[in-house]
Amino acid sequence: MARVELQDLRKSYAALEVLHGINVTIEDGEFLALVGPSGCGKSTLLRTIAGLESISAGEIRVDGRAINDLAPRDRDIAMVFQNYALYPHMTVAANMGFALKLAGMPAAEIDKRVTSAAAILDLERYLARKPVALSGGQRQRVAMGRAIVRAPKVFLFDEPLSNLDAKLRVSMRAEIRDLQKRLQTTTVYVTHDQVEAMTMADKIVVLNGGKVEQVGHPLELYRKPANLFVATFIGSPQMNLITGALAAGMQATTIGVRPEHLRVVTDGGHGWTGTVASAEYLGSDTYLSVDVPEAGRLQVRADGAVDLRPGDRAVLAPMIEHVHRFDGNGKAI
Ligand SMILES: Nc1ncnc2c1ncn2[C@@H]1O[C@H](COP(=O)(O)OP(=O)(O)OP(=O)(O)O)[C@@H](O)[C@H]1O
Repeated sequence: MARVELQDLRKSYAALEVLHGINVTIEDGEFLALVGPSGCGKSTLLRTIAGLESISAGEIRVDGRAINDLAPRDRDIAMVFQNYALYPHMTVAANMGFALKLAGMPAAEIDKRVTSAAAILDLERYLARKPVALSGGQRQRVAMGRAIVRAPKVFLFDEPLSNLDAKLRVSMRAEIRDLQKRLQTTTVYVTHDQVEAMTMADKIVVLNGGKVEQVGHPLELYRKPANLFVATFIGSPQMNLITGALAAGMQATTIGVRPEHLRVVTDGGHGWTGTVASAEYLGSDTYLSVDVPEAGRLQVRADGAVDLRPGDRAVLAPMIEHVHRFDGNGKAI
């Protein structure tokens, strides 16, 4: 187990700085997700922790000790890649034990660790197979097995599920999450998928353009986004943003209302009046797009019992206690 501290971390490629002073602490045993749009620096940050990239300034500490200048193999950190990077000519067992063999560990000890990791990952039946004879999910588990056998202080995951189909991705999320909780190994997990981050992480770091926008528990980011970027990045469908007179009436430049916080008024009460542009009926919920003249097109997550059709008039009442207010700089008020 380990506590990881990133302090004033900067990274430049030639004259181009891509990480602009990152300050984040990952507590002992914590599962931290790094999210952000493509190109924001997630992979670069992860690779600096692994030691695959040098840093230009700042410090990386594990349990208080600076590791900036240590070679990757001396950091006691194991990384699981998106493309698994399995050796095709080796069996599952050989793939899992390879790093230990390189490190000169006795064969009997390697065997013991591989067997134990295979049991944890439900891979016992596949130990003699080559990667080509495995499913995508099984390959992903072998890649994790390779990290587990090393019993590292820290796990790093770089978009490990992005090559899997949607259904498998959902089940693997839970598997990785359960495994991490069982092993209690400090983990940094990179994804561009905010739902993955929300469902897996103890703590989320939202990165944008090489800077940290916000750090917090998934629900904290959802309920109290610090700015417009986080407000619109976290949550699906996205938060509705409204400017103009409706916002000014609440002393804000922009107000934000999540789709589930717009109530469809059916009892003749007051609200914002608009016309239903489209409707998706999921049974439990109905997703509506409603054109409201003074607010624009609003996304609404209504109860499945609401039966509105395109062209119908809809009255929407925002739940005032859930309305977010932002100033002219996009900062939450
Ligand atoms: N070796 C390199 N030389 C120059 N620029 C680089 C290099 N590697 C990455 N970059 C730049 O650094 C920035 C961050 O890249 P990075 O791969 O960390 O982003 P990311 O958030 O992981 O993106 P994605 O989600 O698309 O993988 C990008 O602007 C990228 O073009």
